[in-house]
Amino acid sequence: MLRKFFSYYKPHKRLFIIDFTSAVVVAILELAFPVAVQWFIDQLLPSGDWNQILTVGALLLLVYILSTVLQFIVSYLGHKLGINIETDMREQLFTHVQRQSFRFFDNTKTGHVMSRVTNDLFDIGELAHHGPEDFFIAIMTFFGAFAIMFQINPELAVIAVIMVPFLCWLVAYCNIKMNQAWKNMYSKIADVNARVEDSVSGARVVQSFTNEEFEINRFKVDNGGFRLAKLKAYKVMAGTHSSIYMMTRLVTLVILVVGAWFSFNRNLSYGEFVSFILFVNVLIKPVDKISALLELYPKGMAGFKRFLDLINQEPEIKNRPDAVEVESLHGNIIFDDVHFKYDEHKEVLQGIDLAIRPGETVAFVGPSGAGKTTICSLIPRFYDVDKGAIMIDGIDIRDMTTHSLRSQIGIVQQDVFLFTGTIRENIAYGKLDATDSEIYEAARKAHLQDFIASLPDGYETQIGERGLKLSGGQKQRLAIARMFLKNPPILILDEATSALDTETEKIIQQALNELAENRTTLIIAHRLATIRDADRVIVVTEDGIAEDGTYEELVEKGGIFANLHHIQFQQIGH
Ligand SMILES: Nc1ncnc2c1ncn2[C@@H]1O[C@H](COP(=O)(O)OP(=O)(O)OP(=O)(O)O)[C@@H](O)[C@H]1O
Repeated sequence: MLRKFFSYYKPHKRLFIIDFTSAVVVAILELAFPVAVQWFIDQLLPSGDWNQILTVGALLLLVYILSTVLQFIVSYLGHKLGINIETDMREQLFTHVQRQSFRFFDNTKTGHVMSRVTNDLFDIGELAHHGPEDFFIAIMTFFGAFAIMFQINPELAVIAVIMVPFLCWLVAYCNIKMNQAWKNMYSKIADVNARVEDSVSGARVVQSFTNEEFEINRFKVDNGGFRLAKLKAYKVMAGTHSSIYMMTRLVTLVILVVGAWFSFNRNLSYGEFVSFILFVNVLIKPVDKISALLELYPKGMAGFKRFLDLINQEPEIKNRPDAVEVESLHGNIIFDDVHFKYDEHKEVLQGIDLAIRPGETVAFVGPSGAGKTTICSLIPRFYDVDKGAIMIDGIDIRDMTTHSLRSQIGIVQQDVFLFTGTIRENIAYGKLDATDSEIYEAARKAHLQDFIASLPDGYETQIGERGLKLSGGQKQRLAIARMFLKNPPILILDEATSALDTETEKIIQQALNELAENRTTLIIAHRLATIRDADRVIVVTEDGIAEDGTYEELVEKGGIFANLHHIQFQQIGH
């Protein structure tokens, strides 16, 4: 896993080398400073040579400037490295998710993918930046400082180092406490987020039930919980900072007193004494860094593992190596003994045989859950059949590239999904490089032009999140316009279940009829009035295809369809 992690540094090798080298130089300068002070006090001060003192002062100033510039490089380029790696991973993840098959989305929670793309990658980016650099620098400064201290005065060096494990223990203990507190806080903020998301997206339901007070009270509970958790985290943080402060001061104090004793009795010069005090700080700093790493490492690595788990999931539907690019299919669709199941429990389709001629309009009817949508989902290869085959124009769809196959099929879903953006952008989704006149033509064919003309911003009107500002009928017509632009030879219409008013329905039906012209069209029908003009009606039940024929034939046959026909037309008073 570590090797895989480091492979993400490869494209940013140059950045890493500059950042790392700068960090090493900063660490060396940090080690050199106490030595310079010692020399300054012991050699330069007694000489009383002001020229030399000023020259050394100027030199030290240059060193400070260099160190400051390098610090900036380390901080900026280090973060740049982390962000670059994070961005690469995020792009890889998004691309990977885009290529996943329907089954992946059936089984994956949106919130989980969201948290992979945001939180996890943030932690990984932090680790990528701080991990190797801080670890190396901490080890280097710690042992470097100890080696120099040991050279100046071995006994005093050992006394200083003996106290470090206590400090490490304290830091580790505080870290555990802090982690618990932060974890608790994150879970509380997740509650608050979930509550806000629910109430905002469900605002219409809340208001229609006049449950605003109820929602506010529920929110108050979550918000209060978050406040307490955050307060606790800050209390732990304050405790941690002050105890670490106390402990480091204690180490300095011990060295101050023992060092004073050494300077009286054991020939420790004033310069060495001062440099020792300075070195204590250099020695302690890495402890802090390593402790921060101890927190960062498991978090980042756990995130990276979740990232790899996702990245390593192979898309279920893949192109065969010799898959062909198909163009302008005629739409001769054949199901040959098709078996399919979503999961092990139940086979949804058992041996479906079906032949649809090019240009035919076929309506699928039958009880809810019988498998009409499933049959239609297999044609664009959203799922692969378990047994049997589906052929279009004599070619097995698994021998076509999914991209070329799907570009030949248009689907108007029951629940139209629109993207946040303008009407123009949403229509153009059917053909990304569509010209203005193509877009206007599509809108006209979908009987949308009058509606668009009545809007102050026309085609540039924002339709709100998922098209919230549009009515059901307008959304449907927008989806139809999209399909006119895509212009596929095969069309799948999942008919809306919710009844539209008669006028709108008539307009939409007219648009759909025009759309279906000269295409092979499959309609998943719920209302029989809309399929009177279909060439064929296929009745799907849990046992497979039960009836197949023209509308009139099936009514005359007196079977399931005839029954459906009588029920529906009795209900609406025919
Ligand atoms: N993504 C899925 N994962 C698991 N099972 C599914 C999935 N989609 C549908 N099913 C199941 O497969 C069966 C057939 O569903 P399908 O949606 O094809 O029926 P339908 O005839 O189109 O129904 P409706 O008329 O209500 O839209 C049902 O039992 C359903 O619960």
